Order: sequence, then structure tokens, then C-alpha cells
Amino acid sequence: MKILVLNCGSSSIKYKLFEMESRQVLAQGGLEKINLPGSFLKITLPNGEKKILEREIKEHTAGVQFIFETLTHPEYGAVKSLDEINAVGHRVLHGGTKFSGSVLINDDVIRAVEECCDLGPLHNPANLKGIYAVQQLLPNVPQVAVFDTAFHQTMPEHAYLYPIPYEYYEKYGIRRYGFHGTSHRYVSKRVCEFLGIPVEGSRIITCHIGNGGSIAAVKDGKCIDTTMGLTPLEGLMMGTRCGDIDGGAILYLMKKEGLTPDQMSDILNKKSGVLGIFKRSSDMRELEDASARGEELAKRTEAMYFYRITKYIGAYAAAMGGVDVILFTGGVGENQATARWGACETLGFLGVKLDPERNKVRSKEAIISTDDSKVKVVVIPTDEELMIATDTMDILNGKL
Ligand SMILES: Nc1ncnc2c1ncn2[C@@H]1O[C@H](COP(=O)(O)OP(=O)(O)O)[C@@H](O)[C@H]1O
Ligand SMILES: CC(=O)OP(=O)(O)O
Ligand SMILES: [Mg+2]
Repeated sequence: MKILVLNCGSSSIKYKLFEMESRQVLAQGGLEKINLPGSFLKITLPNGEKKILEREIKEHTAGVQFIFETLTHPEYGAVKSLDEINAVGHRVLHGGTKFSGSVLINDDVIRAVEECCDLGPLHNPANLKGIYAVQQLLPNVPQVAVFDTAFHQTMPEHAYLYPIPYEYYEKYGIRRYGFHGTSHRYVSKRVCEFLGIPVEGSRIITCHIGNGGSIAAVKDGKCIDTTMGLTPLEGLMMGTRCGDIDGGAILYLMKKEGLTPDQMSDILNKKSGVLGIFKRSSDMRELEDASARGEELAKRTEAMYFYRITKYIGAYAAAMGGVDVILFTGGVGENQATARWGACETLGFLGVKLDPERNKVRSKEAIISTDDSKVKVVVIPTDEELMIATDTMDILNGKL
């Protein structure tokens, strides 16, 4: 069975084509800068070589069409015909409270995702465009939606409600939803297999630290709290997002500078976080290099970034009455030893002891704590696309 996974962003489409029996990735790539000058498709060939294909792409249907063309390209295509694709799985950002698992896409599901556009204005419209494009180009192929919010639907009320007048929850669904759920679900399950421990009784803190970042407290395999909220803005300091901030500061700034909600949103989502403090870049590799050279701004930024991770790990250990495993994933979590060290440095009181040698690992499943560390600290590379493909296959086979 061949399954195509699409992750449609507002100006990008990432994709992976899987052969499910062998779990082999037949093709992968990403289209960037949709409806912007200089749009291009970057594909990775089976031999690992990368290829850039430039073409002006103005909207998502043309983007999906372009990806389909490369999938069947006589020279570097992965399939002879699109008929070989059995199903398409989509990452959908916001499923609201309607979905606690993945679903086969039909008109009702599309309507529900449309209704969540207000809650995920940057992502949901783009996710829908991807779904419409496949409907148009491959009308007979089943499609599955895998929601970023689904895994977090097990959070108890006391964790997901905001202490604002209850009527706003009732009227607009203003509550905490959480994101990166597909990743938190995958790594929290995978780490139990990796360590050979039962899911039941486990207390795991999963730190998905990428450009966007979130942490989840996973008890008995279920999420009981996570750092992102109504939108992916809450919680950790991120590449360009501020994370937790006093609502009062936002109101103050809007009044002082006469900012509209859209302008304020732009500042908090795109100009804050690492970029806001470090100024030069939102990329953690650049920050790490600058910090190693002793640059003050870089050190300040790192200190803020690591501190929030530490703080939430402490909070979630308290929320679960203890912690057995702390897990790092995402671009930063998988690769950056300095970030893992910075996040865990003061956690000795919890029984956390990192091994500096083991901590040097990159993009590989590994235990990075010492043998006598009470809490196991582990790196598990995430694979959101494989999870989406697996859910899609399970739904087609009637297993989900
Ligand atoms: N090899 C690496 N070493 C250090 N940092 C890395 C490495 N690879 C990626 N990163 C960092 O990970 C972040 C991107 O993470 P990623 O999970 O790919 O983001 P997202 O999926 O949110 O776009 C960037 O800050 C980048 O600098
Ligand atoms: C929810 C979210 O932050 O997604 P991403 O990491 O893809 O930006
Ligand atoms: Mg990501």
C-alpha cells in the first residue's frame, strides 16, 4: 500500500510518499513560497541527492499538481502512475473538541475543519486547500485527517480551561487545545518500546523542541497537560513566537503603539521568541554558534529559552506526582546537546543526571542520562509523517 502524506502550510506544502509494507520513503520534498516571488520545490531523490525545481506557484492546487508531476516524472519519479497511490493523509492543525483521533475525510469532517479556521487562522485554511486539491486531482482516493490537537483531548478540564468568564468557553470554545499532538503521541509511545517499559504506569515528559516547540505531560500514555493553548503561541519561547506572556503586556503595547489585532499577532507570532531577543536570526544553530563565540545577546537568548523548558519540566513532574522519563525530540531536541544540557542542568533535585558524552548524540534514539540517573533522559527522533501514514492505513483497514 502506498500512502502520500501532505503537510500544507500557508505558504508551503511538505510531503512524503510511503510504501507501507516496508515503511520505505519512496519520495519526499517540500514546496516553498507559494504565492510569493521565487517559489520552488525541493525534492530528495532516493539516493539522498537534493534537487531544486523552480516554478511560479500561486495557489495550493497548482502546488499539489506540481508535486504529483514530480512523483510520476519519467526520470526521477517514484511511481509510474498516480493510480498507485492508495490514500492521502493530511496533517490538520486544529480539530477543536470534535476530534480525539484521526478520521476519514468526508463532507462533515471538512465542514468541522472549516469551522475551526477561526481558531487556527494560519494553518487550517491551508490544510483545507490541500484536501480540496486532492479531491479535485484524485477524486477517488480516500483522504484521512490527522489532527495536531487530537492527542491532547484527554487533558482534564482543570488543565484546559482558562480562568476567564466561562461564557467565552461556551460561546467560542476558548480553551487550551495543545498542538504537535501527532509528534507527542508518536514519541511517547515509541520511548516505551525503546526502553522496554509498560505504557501503563509511565510518567513521561515529552519535549518537542523545533522551530515551534511544546512540552506535554503524558501519564499512562495519555496527555494530561501541554504547553500550547488555544493557538500554538502559548508556552515555551520559540523561534519567532513569544510563548507565555502577561495578557496585560499585550494590551499595554496595543494601546501605546496603536496596534491592530493583526499587527499585534504578527509581532507575537513572527517577530518574537529567539528572533525578538537575539535579533539576527530565529535559527537555533546560529544562536548556538554565536553563544559559543561568547556573544552576550546570544547568551541572554539561550538562557531565556532553556529556562522555560526547565520550568515546564518541573511543573509537569509536579503535575504527574513525579517523572520517569524526559524525552527530547524536534529539530533542536534531536540535535542540540547544548539545549538539552541547558534544559536539564538544574534538575538534579528531581533525580535527573545527564551524561555529557551520551548527550552528544544527534538524530538517533539514545539514552543520554547516566546509568544511576533516577529519571531516564532520552532522545527519540520524531516522525509525524510516518504516524500520519500509519493512521491513514489503519483507517483504511478498519483498525481505527
Ligand atoms: N543539526 C542541527 N543542529 C542544531 N540545530 C538544528 C539542527 N537541525 C535543526 N536544528 C534546529 O531545529 C529548528 C527547526 O526544527 P524543526 O523541528 O525542523 O522545525 P519545524 O518543524 O517547527 O519547522 C531550527 O531552530 C534549527 O536550527
Ligand atoms: C503547531 C506548530 O507549532 O507547528 P510547527 O512546529 O509546524 O510550526
Ligand atoms: Mg514541526
